[in-house]
Amino acid sequence: MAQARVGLVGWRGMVGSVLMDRMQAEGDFALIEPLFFSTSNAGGAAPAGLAKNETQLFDAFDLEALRRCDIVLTCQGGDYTSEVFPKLRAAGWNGHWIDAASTLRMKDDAVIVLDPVNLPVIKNALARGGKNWIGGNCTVSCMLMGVGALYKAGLVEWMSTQTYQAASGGGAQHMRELLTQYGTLNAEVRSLLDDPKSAILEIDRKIIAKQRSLSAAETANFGVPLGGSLIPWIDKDLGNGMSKEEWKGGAETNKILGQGEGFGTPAVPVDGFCVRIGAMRCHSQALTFKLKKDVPLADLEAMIAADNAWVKLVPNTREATLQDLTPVAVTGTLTIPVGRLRKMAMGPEYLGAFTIGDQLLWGAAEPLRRMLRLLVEA
Ligand SMILES: NC(=O)C1=CN([C@@H]2O[C@H](COP(=O)(O)OP(=O)(O)OC[C@H]3O[C@@H](n4cnc5c(N)ncnc54)[C@H](OP(=O)(O)O)[C@@H]3O)[C@@H](O)[C@H]2O)C=CC1
Ligand SMILES: N[C@@H](CC(=O)OP(=O)(O)O)C(=O)O
Repeated sequence: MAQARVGLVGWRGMVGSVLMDRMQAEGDFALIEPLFFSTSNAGGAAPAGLAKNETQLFDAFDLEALRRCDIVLTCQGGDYTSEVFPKLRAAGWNGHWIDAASTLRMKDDAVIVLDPVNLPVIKNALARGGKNWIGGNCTVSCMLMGVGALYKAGLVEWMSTQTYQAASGGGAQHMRELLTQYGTLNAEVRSLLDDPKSAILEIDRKIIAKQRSLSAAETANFGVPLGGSLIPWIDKDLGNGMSKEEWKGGAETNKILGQGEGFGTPAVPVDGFCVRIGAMRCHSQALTFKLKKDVPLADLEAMIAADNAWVKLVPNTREATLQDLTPVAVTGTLTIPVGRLRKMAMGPEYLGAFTIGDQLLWGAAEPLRRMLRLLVEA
């Protein structure tokens, strides 16, 4: 498809901005004719330096303008998708829809795209005329970029994941709120911190008192303090003891891999707890695998290291872990470190691992960018 007309919706949001940066870095704009859409500024100027022939912003709800596009790529969010996608298809538009939102992920005619892990699933759907390409849940995508090799090798009997998810998963306002809370807490005890002789339990008492009395405005997004605390619930309550984020772990992992319900093969059980912590934009997770057989640790390490260009095996030492296996080390990079790999006390088929990914890159923007590239280069 030469110079496909690509409608970009949600390009100035947090995920969209990361996507624009990556598209520029990879020279993607040279391959497309971009049409920039807006829900708030139709008729305004499209971003200078990125726009080519179409220099005005189109109304993101204008079906006629959207129908001109061969491909629509949206990071605008689930409400936008729910509102516009069905109307656009009902209007007879047959282009490719690439989407960061979860709305369409589990639909039968949608593929969850993560091409370093599931290129065969994507190619199969393309050959069958597939048109709906949806980015996966950030935690799931980052996890599979790290340890997808074990699934591809058919080695996983089940996996349990305990996540440590960053504030950015909730959106830009959540990141601001976290930092505001940290600032408030620091201000509360600054003079005591400046005095090396002050009593730590006095500092601790003042901090917990402040956390418990944060104003409604200071906890408007998370609902409770996150700075200096954690929240072991992410996304909706499914009413069966599970959070929706935990449900996605099993449902999306299997769908990405092209197995389980709808594929005629058994799903691999994936379950655990999803926890919000006070990191900025990297999701981390501790994984426990029950493997189908005892495989030497060195073989497992080699398999993981060779799986894709972004995975980085971190030696299971204190020094390497502190250096390379933290959100601070990973933020802003496409590197997916996998470390703390060891056989667990339960037996030789039990493998432990820890992995981290930037949830705005591999967790959101990058799979969409790569899907766009697959389409325009097809
Ligand atoms: N946050 C995340 O971690 C992830 C998000 N997603 C999906 O991506 C969607 C978008 O998320 P995210 O990028 O965080 O959302 P944002 O809130 O950052 O952006 C969404 C839209 O809000 C509008 N907007 C209003 N005020 C501003 C402002 N001050 N700066 C920038 N944009 C503004 C823009 O629309 P307009 O230009 O039309 O006014 C923008 O496209 C989510 O709803 C979700 O479906 C997926 C994976 C991870
Ligand atoms: N739920 C994720 C972020 C996200 O947007 O997920 P999803 O794309 O599955 O709605 C988090 O809060 O960390």
